[in-house]
Amino acid sequence: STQIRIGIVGYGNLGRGVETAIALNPDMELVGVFTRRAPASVEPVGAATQVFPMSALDTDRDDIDVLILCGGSRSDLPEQSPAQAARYSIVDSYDNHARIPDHFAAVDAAARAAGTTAVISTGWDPGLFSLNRVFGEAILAEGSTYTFWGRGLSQGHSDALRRVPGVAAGVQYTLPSEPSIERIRAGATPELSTRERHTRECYVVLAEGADAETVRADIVNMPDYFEPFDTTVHFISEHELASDHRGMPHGGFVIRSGTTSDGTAQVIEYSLALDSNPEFTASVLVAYARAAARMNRAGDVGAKTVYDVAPGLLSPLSAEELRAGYL
Ligand SMILES: NC(=O)C1=CN([C@@H]2O[C@H](COP(=O)(O)OP(=O)(O)OC[C@H]3O[C@@H](n4cnc5c(N)ncnc54)[C@H](OP(=O)(O)O)[C@@H]3O)[C@@H](O)[C@H]2O)C=CC1
Ligand SMILES: N[C@@H](C[C@H]1CC(C(=O)O)=NO1)C(=O)O
Repeated sequence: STQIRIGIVGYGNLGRGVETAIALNPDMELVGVFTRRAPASVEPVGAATQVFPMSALDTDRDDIDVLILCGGSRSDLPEQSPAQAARYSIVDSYDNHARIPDHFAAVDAAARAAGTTAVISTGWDPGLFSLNRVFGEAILAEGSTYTFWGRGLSQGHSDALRRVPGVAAGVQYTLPSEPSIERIRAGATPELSTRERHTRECYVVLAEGADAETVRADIVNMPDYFEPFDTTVHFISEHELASDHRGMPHGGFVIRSGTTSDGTAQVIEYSLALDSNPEFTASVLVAYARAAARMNRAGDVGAKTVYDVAPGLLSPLSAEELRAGYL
């Protein structure tokens, strides 16, 4: 098959987004969804989408070029990414920034031993915003870089709070500090602590019999995800969650503000405005799955981040077509 054959591991917001994104890419073919739940309990969006148990991946299938891992970064991907990279080329969106080096090492060991290619921590942050932070600092050596997210729904933080014992369901919104953004847009380059850049608001449905104050403490003190931020937790009903918190919009921007000589100001800005965080992130994962398949065919194995992937490999066009039509 000349198409790139994709398996989706984990069928949540991101898994559904990947299923939809694959249908928009004619060079891609969806082999199926692989879930830890009973397949019969998982209702795919696409009528033709097949759902398999994880055990269907245990034999080294030769009908899958890349697995796109759509589990949660808090506790699924640390186990699933190294395990699957031992058999298949993979792409994941692992986004616990503090632990990306550890994740890279674990996946790299598995991928090198198996001769697979594993692009980790892609999406938009980490991912496209990471690339733009590096572009900004590589090009404007003198300057300041800022990243702002939201106001919007962080899937990583929403997944993380859903893993807390006593949480039946919930979502997390990230709010940027508007005063900080105004100062920066006015040309200031303030030193801002993590706490001064964003606050986090959680909306949680408490599980039957759980203690609200214990759940609140477990969330706000969660290392990496919530502890470094001023975080508030609101307890709401299942009905309120279903009616008031359905959308998953998000967005943000990376700005590099610097000078190339005295008084010569230069500003680079990259921004996203997303109706659907999962559908956008899924679209990034699908493009990086194309690159992973090509890199593996070329014998370029091991773990990769977005810094290691040539941008042209993301495009369905050939290098010649890109040279002729896009430079
Ligand atoms: N780098 C980036 O820019 C971004 C990264 N992300 C990452 O994507 C990750 C996944 O996000 P998201 O898809 O929203 O997480 P979900 O909570 O929707 O899904 C996570 C996993 O939970 C399981 N699951 C889903 N629905 C149910 C259910 N109803 N009952 C039981 N289990 C369920 C699925 O596994 P299974 O099918 O095996 O049960 C699924 O893979 C986030 O943790 C985040 O880290 C997200 C956005 C951007
Ligand atoms: N990884 C994030 C994508 C962006 C959003 C974000 C945040 O709101 O803290 N950080 O990075 C997500 O899971 O949505």
